[in-house]
Amino acid sequence: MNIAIVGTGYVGLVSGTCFAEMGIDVTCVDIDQHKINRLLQGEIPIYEPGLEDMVKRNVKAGRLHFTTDLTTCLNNVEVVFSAVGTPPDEDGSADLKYVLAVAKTFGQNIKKYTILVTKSTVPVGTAKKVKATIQEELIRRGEEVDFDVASNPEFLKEGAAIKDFMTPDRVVVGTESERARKIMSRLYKPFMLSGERMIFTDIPSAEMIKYAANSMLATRISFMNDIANLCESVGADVNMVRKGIGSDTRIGKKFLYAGCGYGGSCFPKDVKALIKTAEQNGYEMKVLKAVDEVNEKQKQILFEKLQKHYHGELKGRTVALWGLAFKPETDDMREAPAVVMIDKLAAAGCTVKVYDPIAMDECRRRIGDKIIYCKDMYDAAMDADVLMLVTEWKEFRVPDWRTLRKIMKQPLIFDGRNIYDREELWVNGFGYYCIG
Ligand SMILES: NC(=O)c1ccc[n+]([C@@H]2O[C@H](COP(=O)([O-])OP(=O)(O)OC[C@H]3O[C@@H](n4cnc5c(N)ncnc54)[C@H](O)[C@@H]3O)[C@@H](O)[C@H]2O)c1
Ligand SMILES: O=c1ccn([C@@H]2O[C@H](COP(=O)(O)OP(=O)(O)O[C@H]3O[C@H](CO)[C@@H](O)[C@H](O)[C@H]3O)[C@@H](O)[C@H]2O)c(=O)[nH]1
Repeated sequence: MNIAIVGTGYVGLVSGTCFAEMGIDVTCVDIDQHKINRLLQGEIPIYEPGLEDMVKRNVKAGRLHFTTDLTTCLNNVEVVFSAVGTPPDEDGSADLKYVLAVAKTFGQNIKKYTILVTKSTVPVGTAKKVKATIQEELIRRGEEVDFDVASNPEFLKEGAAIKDFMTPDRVVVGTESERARKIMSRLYKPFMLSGERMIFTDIPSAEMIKYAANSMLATRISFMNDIANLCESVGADVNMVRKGIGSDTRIGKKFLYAGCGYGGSCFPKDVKALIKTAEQNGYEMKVLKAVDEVNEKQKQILFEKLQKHYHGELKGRTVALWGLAFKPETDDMREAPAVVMIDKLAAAGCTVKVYDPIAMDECRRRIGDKIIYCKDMYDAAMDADVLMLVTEWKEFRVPDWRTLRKIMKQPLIFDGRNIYDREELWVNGFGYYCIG
C-alpha cells in the first residue's frame, strides 16, 4: 500500500515512520524545503526518542521518502494524510489555512480515487470545508474524480510518540463511505492486536473526540492544580491526595500530577479552540474557561512564591532554571511554563541561568541571549540564589545535594513538578517550596 503524509512535524514524521515500519510505502511531504533537505541528508529536525533510528532504517529499506512535491506523489498513493499545523487564530479558534491549502492541492491534482484523511486537530465541521474545497477545484478543472474525506485524529504524546502510535489505546476514524472505511481498516490492521481498538464514527464525532479527550485531560490537571493550591492553605499533602484519589479505578492514576501548569502545542490551544467552537454555536463552556484560567495562573505560581520569599525584592538575584521544554523527552517549547517564568524573572531584574538536556538550541532560537545558557545542571546552579525546577527530566531527579549546597549562593529550591522529597531536602539543609 502507498500513502502520503503532508506535514512533516511531530505528528507527520512520527506517523509516517511508523506506517513505514509496518511495511507501507510512505512519502512524507512538507512545504518547508529546509526541513525536507535535512531529512534527505539523514538529519531529524525534531527530538523524539527512538525516531532517528527508525527513520534511518525505513529510508534504507526504501519505504520512506521525503519531498516538497505533493502534486507528483498524488499519482501513486491511495491515501493522503494531512498532518499540517492548526495554530490558534488571534481569537483562539483553530486556523485552518494550512489544512485547506492541502485540500486545494489535492483537488487540483488527483486523477483517481484517493482518500484525504485529516490527522490534524480540527474543529467540528472542518471535513465539510475540506470536501467543499476539493469539489470546487474539481469543478474548476471540469473533471469528475471519485474521492473521500475522513477524520483520523491523532492521540500521540510528544516524548512517547512512537510507543503511542505503535500501540494506541484506540484509533478513531470518522468516515462517510464503506470504501474509505475498508481502506482505513487495512491500513491500521498491523497496529491492532484486536479490531476492538478501532473505533469508527461519523466525521463530526471523530473531530469532537479529539477536542473532548484533550479537554478532559487538561481539566484533570487544572483540577489537581486547584486542589494542590487548596492543600497548601489547609495543610494537606497533594501527593498523598493524588495517590488516595487515583487508586479509585473510576478516577485512575494518570494525568493527576499537580505542577506549574500544562504547556505544549495541544492542551492550551485545543481548550481555547473548544471554548471558541461553543461560543460560535451559542453555548458557553464554563468548565473549560475555568480550566484555562487556572492554568494561566498556575504558570505564574512558582514566581509568586519566589517573590513572597524575597518580600518582592528580586532585582539582582541569580536564578538557576532546570528544564525548558514543556515536558521531558522533547525539545518542544511551545507554550512551555519555562517561557513564562523566564519572562517574569527577566522583567524582575534577575539573572537567569538555564539548563535543559535537549531544548537549549530551541530556547536560543525562541528567546535569544537575554539569559545565560549553561553546560550542565550544576553549571546552571553555580552561584545561584535559588534553583527552580520547571521540567522533570530524569537527570534532575536525584541531584548531588552536597555539591549543590556547596556551589549555590543559598540552598533554596522551588520545585515546580513536586519531584523532590521535602524531608530529604530539609535534612540536607535546603529551603524547599513545591506546588501545594
Ligand atoms: N504535536 C503533538 O504532539 C500532536 C499530537 C496530536 C495531534 N496534533 C495535531 O497535529 C497537527 C500537527 O501538529 P505538529 O505538532 O506535528 O505540527 P508541526 O508544526 O510540528 O508540523 C506541521 C508541519 O506542516 C508543514 N506544513 C504546513 N503547511 C503545509 C502544506 N501546505 N504542505 C505541506 N506541509 C505543510 C509545516 O511546514 C510543518 O513542518 C496539529 O493540528 C496538532 O494540533 C499534534
Ligand atoms: O499529570 C499531568 C500530566 C501532564 N501535565 C502537563 O501537561 C502538558 C501536556 O503533557 P502531555 O499530555 O504528556 O503531552 P502532549 O504531547 O502535549 O500530549 C497531549 O496533547 C497531544 C496533542 O493533541 C495529544 O495527542 C495527547 O494525547 C495529549 O496527551 C505538559 O506540560 C505536562 O507537564 C501535568 O501538568 N500533569
